Amino acid sequence: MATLILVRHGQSTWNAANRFSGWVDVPLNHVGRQEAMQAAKKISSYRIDVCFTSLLVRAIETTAICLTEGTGACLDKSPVFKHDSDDPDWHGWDKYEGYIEQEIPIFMNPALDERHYGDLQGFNKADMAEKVGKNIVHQWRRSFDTRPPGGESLKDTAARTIPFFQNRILVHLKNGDNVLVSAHGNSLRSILMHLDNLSPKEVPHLELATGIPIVYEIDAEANITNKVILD
Ligand SMILES: O=C(O)[C@H](O)COP(=O)(O)O
Repeated sequence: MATLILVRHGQSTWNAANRFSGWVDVPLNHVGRQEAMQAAKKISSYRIDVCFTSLLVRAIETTAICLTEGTGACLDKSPVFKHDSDDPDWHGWDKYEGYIEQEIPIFMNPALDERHYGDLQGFNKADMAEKVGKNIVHQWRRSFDTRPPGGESLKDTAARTIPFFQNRILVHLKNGDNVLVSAHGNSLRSILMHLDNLSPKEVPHLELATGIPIVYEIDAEANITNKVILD
């Protein structure tokens, strides 16, 4: 039995300003750091063995806060940040060769980055809805296969997150390791769509709040036996 915890990063400066972020590396704001601290408390009873995050600082910082601001199971271990590849045979310049008994490796991989929002990045979402219409903006933000101009659809995002989940994360879960994944609204929506078997018609209704952990219990055959949202 293993536990998978998914958490969307805390509120960023551009979440607060209602601007499309995508791959722009905006940081957490004060509210986001508080949300991450609350998430840390909510998951503090779980032993975390390994973490995965994106290359974006809002998710990296959320991971760090989740591991260091809790009260319990992780405090005797050092978090160790490592660049990562989704190739299981990768022998890069930064391969993790640490001591898992005393450390919690945090693998940072671009496969978990937010969906690229293309030409929309930086624009205010409400202004864009006024300009092109609410329905179009909703399609860009929530449909499965519509690409925002110059950017990725959720389907495109899933094409990198799901192989990464299967190749890099699932092996740990099958091994009985508890895994924390801190990532983004849409990179996590694509993973939840896969885990919860949501159809392209259902996924537009899936919304993820910032800083709220979603906990899956997973058996040795990788079947989900329980899911709880710690809101
Ligand atoms: O990239 C962004 O702007 C946010 O992380 C997610 O935005 P969305 O809710 O508009 O998809």
